Amino acid sequence: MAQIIQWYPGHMAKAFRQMRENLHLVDIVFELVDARIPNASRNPQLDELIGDKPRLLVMTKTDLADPGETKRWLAYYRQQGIAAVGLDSRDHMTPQVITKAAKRVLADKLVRDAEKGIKDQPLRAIVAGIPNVGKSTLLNHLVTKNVAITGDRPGVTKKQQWLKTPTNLQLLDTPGVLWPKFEDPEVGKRLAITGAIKDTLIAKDDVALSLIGFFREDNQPALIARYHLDEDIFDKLSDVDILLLITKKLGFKDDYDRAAERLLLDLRRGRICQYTLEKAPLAGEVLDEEVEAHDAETND
Ligand SMILES: Nc1nc2c(ncn2[C@@H]2O[C@H](COP(=O)(O)OP(=O)(O)OP(=O)(O)O)[C@@H](O)[C@H]2O)c(=O)[nH]1
Repeated sequence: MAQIIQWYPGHMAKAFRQMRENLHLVDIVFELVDARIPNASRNPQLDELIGDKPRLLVMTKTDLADPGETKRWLAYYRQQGIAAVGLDSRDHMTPQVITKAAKRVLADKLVRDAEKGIKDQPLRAIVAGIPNVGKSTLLNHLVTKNVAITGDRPGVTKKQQWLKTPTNLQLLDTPGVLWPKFEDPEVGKRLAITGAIKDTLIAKDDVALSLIGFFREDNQPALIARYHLDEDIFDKLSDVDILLLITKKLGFKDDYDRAAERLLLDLRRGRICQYTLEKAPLAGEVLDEEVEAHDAETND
Protein backbone atom coordinates (compact mmCIF):
# COMPACT_ATOMS: atom_id res chain seq x y z
CA MET A 1 0.00 0.00 0.00
CA ALA A 2 2.96 2.34 0.72
CA GLN A 3 3.86 2.23 -2.97
CA ILE A 4 0.39 3.49 -3.87
CA ILE A 5 0.46 6.29 -1.31
CA GLN A 6 3.72 7.56 -2.81
CA TRP A 7 2.25 7.44 -6.29
CA TYR A 8 -0.58 9.80 -5.48
CA PRO A 9 0.71 13.23 -4.30
CA GLY A 10 1.84 14.59 -7.72
CA HIS A 11 -1.36 13.42 -9.40
CA MET A 12 -3.43 14.74 -6.52
CA ALA A 13 -2.06 18.27 -6.81
CA LYS A 14 -2.65 18.36 -10.58
CA ALA A 15 -6.13 16.88 -10.33
CA PHE A 16 -7.04 19.35 -7.57
CA ARG A 17 -5.89 22.28 -9.71
CA GLN A 18 -7.78 21.08 -12.78
CA MET A 19 -10.98 20.54 -10.86
CA ARG A 20 -10.76 24.00 -9.37
CA GLU A 21 -10.22 25.56 -12.81
CA ASN A 22 -13.19 23.70 -14.27
CA LEU A 23 -15.61 24.19 -11.41
CA HIS A 24 -16.65 27.73 -12.25
CA LEU A 25 -17.66 26.60 -15.75
CA VAL A 26 -20.41 24.32 -14.52
CA ASP A 27 -23.75 24.57 -12.76
CA ILE A 28 -23.45 21.26 -10.95
CA VAL A 29 -20.94 18.55 -10.03
CA PHE A 30 -21.88 14.89 -10.48
CA GLU A 31 -19.87 13.23 -7.73
CA LEU A 32 -19.57 9.52 -8.49
CA VAL A 33 -19.12 6.92 -5.76
CA ASP A 34 -19.08 3.14 -6.07
CA ALA A 35 -22.25 1.69 -4.51
CA ARG A 36 -20.24 -1.26 -3.14
CA ILE A 37 -17.93 1.08 -1.18
CA PRO A 38 -19.78 4.41 -0.85
CA ASN A 39 -17.46 5.61 1.89
CA ALA A 40 -14.07 4.41 0.66
CA SER A 41 -14.73 5.70 -2.86
CA ARG A 42 -15.61 9.20 -1.69
CA ASN A 43 -12.93 11.84 -1.80
CA PRO A 44 -12.47 13.57 1.53
CA GLN A 45 -11.40 16.88 0.03
CA LEU A 46 -14.16 17.29 -2.51
CA ASP A 47 -16.42 19.12 -0.04
CA GLU A 48 -13.75 21.70 0.58
CA LEU A 49 -12.99 21.96 -3.14
CA ILE A 50 -16.52 22.51 -4.39
CA GLY A 51 -17.73 24.73 -1.54
CA ASP A 52 -21.36 25.63 -2.13
CA LYS A 53 -21.44 24.56 -5.79
CA PRO A 54 -24.53 22.36 -6.26
CA ARG A 55 -23.77 18.66 -6.28
CA LEU A 56 -25.53 15.42 -7.15
CA LEU A 57 -24.03 12.33 -5.60
CA VAL A 58 -24.30 9.43 -8.06
CA MET A 59 -23.89 5.90 -6.71
CA THR A 60 -22.67 3.84 -9.67
CA LYS A 61 -22.57 0.05 -10.10
CA THR A 62 -25.75 -0.55 -8.11
CA ASP A 63 -26.22 -3.69 -10.23
CA LEU A 64 -23.21 -5.14 -8.37
CA ALA A 65 -24.17 -3.87 -4.89
CA ASP A 66 -26.63 -5.23 -2.33
CA PRO A 67 -29.93 -3.50 -3.28
CA GLY A 68 -31.10 -3.20 0.35
CA GLU A 69 -27.83 -1.59 1.35
CA THR A 70 -28.01 0.83 -1.60
CA LYS A 71 -31.45 1.94 -0.38
CA ARG A 72 -30.07 2.47 3.11
CA TRP A 73 -27.18 4.54 1.76
CA LEU A 74 -29.61 6.66 -0.27
CA ALA A 75 -31.76 7.15 2.83
CA TYR A 76 -28.64 8.10 4.78
CA TYR A 77 -27.66 10.74 2.19
CA ARG A 78 -31.19 12.05 2.37
CA GLN A 79 -30.84 12.40 6.14
CA GLN A 80 -27.61 14.31 5.58
CA GLY A 81 -29.29 16.66 3.09
CA ILE A 82 -27.21 15.34 0.17
CA ALA A 83 -29.05 14.85 -3.12
CA ALA A 84 -28.23 11.36 -4.38
CA VAL A 85 -29.26 8.75 -6.93
CA GLY A 86 -28.17 5.15 -7.43
CA LEU A 87 -27.84 3.56 -10.86
CA ASP A 88 -26.19 1.16 -13.24
CA SER A 89 -24.45 3.68 -15.51
CA ARG A 90 -25.11 1.52 -18.54
CA ASP A 91 -28.87 1.45 -18.08
CA HIS A 92 -30.92 3.12 -20.83
CA MET A 93 -32.82 5.21 -18.23
CA THR A 94 -29.62 6.73 -16.81
CA PRO A 95 -29.81 10.04 -18.78
CA GLN A 96 -33.39 10.62 -17.58
CA VAL A 97 -32.61 9.70 -13.97
CA ILE A 98 -29.57 11.98 -13.81
CA THR A 99 -31.24 14.89 -15.57
CA LYS A 100 -34.34 14.74 -13.40
CA ALA A 101 -32.24 14.64 -10.24
CA ALA A 102 -29.99 17.48 -11.46
CA LYS A 103 -33.05 19.64 -12.19
CA ARG A 104 -34.32 18.96 -8.68
CA VAL A 105 -30.99 20.11 -7.22
CA LEU A 106 -30.96 23.22 -9.45
CA ALA A 107 -34.65 24.04 -8.99
CA ASP A 108 -33.96 27.53 -7.57
CA LYS A 109 -31.67 28.47 -10.46
CA LEU A 110 -34.23 27.21 -12.97
CA VAL A 111 -36.94 29.37 -11.35
CA ARG A 112 -34.63 32.40 -11.43
CA ASP A 113 -33.80 31.73 -15.10
CA ALA A 114 -37.49 31.44 -15.95
CA GLU A 115 -38.19 34.78 -14.22
CA LYS A 116 -35.52 36.36 -16.42
CA GLY A 117 -37.12 34.81 -19.49
CA ILE A 118 -34.28 32.31 -19.96
CA LYS A 119 -35.74 29.05 -21.18
CA ASP A 120 -34.24 25.68 -22.08
CA GLN A 121 -30.72 26.76 -21.17
CA PRO A 122 -28.56 23.60 -21.03
CA LEU A 123 -27.40 22.62 -17.56
CA ARG A 124 -23.62 22.36 -17.46
CA ALA A 125 -22.03 19.63 -15.40
CA ILE A 126 -18.75 17.96 -14.62
CA VAL A 127 -18.43 14.29 -13.72
CA ALA A 128 -15.93 13.65 -10.93
CA GLY A 129 -14.76 10.63 -9.00
CA ILE A 130 -11.90 8.33 -8.08
CA PRO A 131 -10.33 5.95 -10.63
CA ASN A 132 -12.52 3.10 -11.87
CA VAL A 133 -15.73 4.50 -10.35
CA GLY A 134 -17.28 4.68 -13.82
CA LYS A 135 -16.75 8.27 -15.00
CA SER A 136 -16.09 7.44 -18.67
CA THR A 137 -18.85 4.84 -18.76
CA LEU A 138 -21.36 7.34 -17.43
CA LEU A 139 -20.23 10.04 -19.87
CA ASN A 140 -20.49 7.58 -22.77
CA HIS A 141 -24.02 6.64 -21.80
CA LEU A 142 -25.15 10.20 -21.23
CA VAL A 143 -23.99 11.75 -24.46
CA THR A 144 -25.42 11.31 -27.91
CA LYS A 145 -22.82 10.17 -30.41
CA ASN A 146 -20.78 12.78 -32.32
CA VAL A 147 -22.12 15.83 -30.60
CA ALA A 148 -18.95 17.13 -29.05
CA ILE A 149 -19.09 20.90 -29.18
CA THR A 150 -16.49 23.45 -28.18
CA GLY A 151 -17.22 26.69 -26.52
CA ASP A 152 -15.95 29.13 -24.00
CA ARG A 153 -17.59 31.26 -21.41
CA PRO A 154 -17.05 34.94 -20.67
CA GLY A 155 -13.85 35.40 -18.72
CA VAL A 156 -12.49 32.05 -19.74
CA THR A 157 -9.70 32.12 -22.27
CA LYS A 158 -9.13 28.39 -22.62
CA LYS A 159 -11.61 26.61 -24.86
CA GLN A 160 -13.40 23.72 -23.27
CA GLN A 161 -14.83 20.71 -24.95
CA TRP A 162 -18.46 20.05 -24.04
CA LEU A 163 -20.57 17.00 -24.74
CA LYS A 164 -24.31 17.27 -25.33
CA THR A 165 -26.91 14.86 -24.04
CA PRO A 166 -30.40 14.26 -25.46
CA THR A 167 -31.78 15.55 -22.16
CA ASN A 168 -30.20 19.01 -22.58
CA LEU A 169 -27.23 18.60 -20.29
CA GLN A 170 -23.78 19.74 -21.36
CA LEU A 171 -20.93 17.81 -19.82
CA LEU A 172 -17.28 18.72 -19.69
CA ASP A 173 -15.56 16.01 -21.71
CA THR A 174 -12.73 15.69 -19.17
CA PRO A 175 -13.95 14.14 -15.93
CA GLY A 176 -12.56 15.40 -12.64
CA VAL A 177 -10.19 12.76 -11.32
CA LEU A 178 -10.25 12.49 -7.56
CA TRP A 179 -8.09 10.32 -5.35
CA PRO A 180 -9.20 7.99 -2.62
CA LYS A 181 -8.08 8.33 0.98
CA PHE A 182 -5.48 5.83 2.03
CA GLU A 183 -4.81 6.62 5.66
CA ASP A 184 -7.04 3.78 6.84
CA PRO A 185 -5.73 0.35 5.71
CA GLU A 186 -9.32 -1.01 5.79
CA VAL A 187 -10.27 1.57 3.18
CA GLY A 188 -7.28 0.47 1.08
CA LYS A 189 -8.47 -3.14 1.25
CA ARG A 190 -11.96 -2.26 0.06
CA LEU A 191 -10.60 -0.18 -2.81
CA ALA A 192 -8.39 -3.10 -3.83
CA ILE A 193 -11.23 -5.63 -3.64
CA THR A 194 -13.48 -3.63 -5.95
CA GLY A 195 -10.69 -2.85 -8.42
CA ALA A 196 -10.30 0.87 -7.66
CA ILE A 197 -6.58 0.25 -7.19
CA LYS A 198 -4.80 -1.26 -10.20
CA ASP A 199 -4.19 -4.98 -9.73
CA THR A 200 -0.53 -4.55 -10.73
CA LEU A 201 0.00 -2.51 -7.56
CA ILE A 202 -1.40 -5.02 -5.10
CA ALA A 203 -0.77 -8.56 -3.89
CA LYS A 204 -3.86 -10.32 -5.19
CA ASP A 205 -3.67 -13.18 -2.70
CA ASP A 206 -3.75 -10.68 0.20
CA VAL A 207 -6.75 -8.96 -1.33
CA ALA A 208 -8.52 -12.27 -1.95
CA LEU A 209 -7.93 -13.21 1.70
CA SER A 210 -9.47 -9.90 2.79
CA LEU A 211 -12.44 -10.69 0.59
CA ILE A 212 -12.83 -14.12 2.14
CA GLY A 213 -12.72 -12.39 5.55
CA PHE A 214 -15.53 -10.02 4.53
CA PHE A 215 -17.69 -12.90 3.32
CA ARG A 216 -17.08 -14.98 6.44
CA GLU A 217 -18.29 -12.13 8.60
CA ASP A 218 -21.29 -11.23 6.58
CA ASN A 219 -22.32 -13.53 3.79
CA GLN A 220 -20.89 -17.04 4.10
CA PRO A 221 -23.69 -18.78 2.17
CA ALA A 222 -22.90 -16.89 -1.05
CA LEU A 223 -19.25 -17.99 -0.98
CA ILE A 224 -20.18 -21.57 -0.06
CA ALA A 225 -22.73 -21.75 -2.87
CA ARG A 226 -20.52 -20.22 -5.53
CA TYR A 227 -17.56 -22.56 -4.96
CA HIS A 228 -19.46 -25.65 -3.75
CA LEU A 229 -17.71 -25.61 -0.38
CA ASP A 230 -18.56 -27.92 2.48
CA GLU A 231 -20.65 -25.91 4.94
CA ASP A 232 -19.88 -28.23 7.87
CA ILE A 233 -16.14 -27.69 7.85
CA PHE A 234 -16.22 -24.03 6.74
CA ASP A 235 -16.14 -22.62 10.28
CA LYS A 236 -13.15 -24.73 11.28
CA LEU A 237 -10.97 -23.43 8.45
CA SER A 238 -8.71 -20.37 8.35
CA ASP A 239 -9.03 -17.83 5.51
CA VAL A 240 -5.91 -19.30 3.90
CA ASP A 241 -7.41 -22.82 4.12
CA ILE A 242 -10.54 -21.55 2.41
CA LEU A 243 -8.51 -20.00 -0.41
CA LEU A 244 -6.66 -23.30 -0.85
CA LEU A 245 -9.95 -25.17 -0.88
CA ILE A 246 -11.39 -22.83 -3.50
CA THR A 247 -8.17 -23.33 -5.53
CA LYS A 248 -8.79 -27.07 -5.54
CA LYS A 249 -12.52 -26.73 -6.27
CA LEU A 250 -11.66 -24.58 -9.28
CA GLY A 251 -9.27 -27.29 -10.52
CA PHE A 252 -6.25 -24.98 -10.24
CA LYS A 253 -4.19 -27.55 -8.22
CA ASP A 254 -1.81 -25.48 -6.00
CA ASP A 255 -2.01 -22.29 -8.02
CA TYR A 256 -3.71 -20.16 -5.38
CA ASP A 257 -2.59 -16.94 -7.11
CA ARG A 258 -4.77 -17.95 -10.03
CA ALA A 259 -7.62 -18.77 -7.67
CA ALA A 260 -7.19 -15.40 -5.93
CA GLU A 261 -7.43 -13.69 -9.31
CA ARG A 262 -10.57 -15.65 -10.20
CA LEU A 263 -12.19 -14.89 -6.86
CA LEU A 264 -11.69 -11.14 -7.36
CA LEU A 265 -12.90 -11.30 -10.93
CA ASP A 266 -15.99 -13.23 -9.85
CA LEU A 267 -16.81 -10.62 -7.22
CA ARG A 268 -16.20 -7.67 -9.52
CA ARG A 269 -18.42 -9.19 -12.23
CA GLY A 270 -21.19 -9.87 -9.72
CA ARG A 271 -20.88 -13.66 -10.06
CA ILE A 272 -20.78 -14.38 -6.31
CA CYS A 273 -23.66 -12.13 -5.27
CA GLN A 274 -24.61 -8.47 -5.14
CA TYR A 275 -22.49 -7.22 -2.31
CA THR A 276 -21.76 -4.00 -0.43
CA LEU A 277 -18.60 -3.83 1.65
CA GLU A 278 -19.70 -0.87 3.77
CA LYS A 279 -22.87 -0.53 5.81
CA ALA A 280 -24.78 2.75 5.75
CA PRO A 281 -24.47 4.51 9.13
CA LEU A 282 -28.23 4.96 9.24
CA ALA A 283 -30.24 5.06 12.45
CA GLY A 284 -32.52 1.96 12.54
CA GLU A 285 -35.77 3.63 13.64
CA VAL A 286 -35.97 5.99 10.70
CA LEU A 287 -34.99 3.41 8.15
CA ASP A 288 -38.36 2.32 6.78
CA GLU A 289 -39.86 5.73 6.30
CA GLU A 290 -36.64 7.11 4.82
CA VAL A 291 -36.43 4.25 2.34
CA GLU A 292 -40.11 4.65 1.41
CA ALA A 293 -39.70 8.40 0.96
CA HIS A 294 -36.77 7.85 -1.35
CA ASP A 295 -38.61 5.21 -3.39
CA ALA A 296 -41.60 7.51 -3.79
CA GLU A 297 -39.36 10.35 -4.94
CA THR A 298 -37.33 8.35 -7.46
CA ASN A 299 -40.37 6.66 -8.91
CA ASP A 300 -42.59 9.71 -9.23
N1 LIG B 1 -21.52 -3.39 -13.58
C1 LIG B 1 -21.23 -2.12 -13.80
N2 LIG B 1 -20.01 -1.79 -14.31
C2 LIG B 1 -19.74 -0.50 -14.49
C3 LIG B 1 -20.67 0.54 -14.20
N3 LIG B 1 -20.07 1.72 -14.47
C4 LIG B 1 -18.83 1.42 -14.92
N4 LIG B 1 -18.63 0.09 -14.93
C5 LIG B 1 -17.39 -0.64 -15.30
O1 LIG B 1 -16.37 -0.20 -14.40
C6 LIG B 1 -15.11 -0.17 -15.07
C7 LIG B 1 -14.48 1.21 -14.92
O2 LIG B 1 -15.30 2.15 -15.60
P1 LIG B 1 -14.70 3.51 -16.23
O3 LIG B 1 -15.84 4.23 -16.83
O4 LIG B 1 -13.52 3.21 -17.07
O5 LIG B 1 -14.21 4.23 -14.91
P2 LIG B 1 -13.44 5.64 -14.77
O6 LIG B 1 -13.92 6.27 -13.52
O7 LIG B 1 -13.58 6.43 -16.03
O8 LIG B 1 -11.96 5.10 -14.59
P3 LIG B 1 -10.55 5.87 -14.73
O9 LIG B 1 -10.35 6.13 -16.20
O10 LIG B 1 -9.58 4.88 -14.15
O11 LIG B 1 -10.59 7.14 -13.92
C8 LIG B 1 -15.38 -0.57 -16.52
O12 LIG B 1 -15.09 -1.94 -16.66
C9 LIG B 1 -16.89 -0.31 -16.68
O13 LIG B 1 -17.48 -1.15 -17.65
C10 LIG B 1 -21.95 0.18 -13.66
O14 LIG B 1 -22.82 1.00 -13.33
N5 LIG B 1 -22.17 -1.18 -13.48
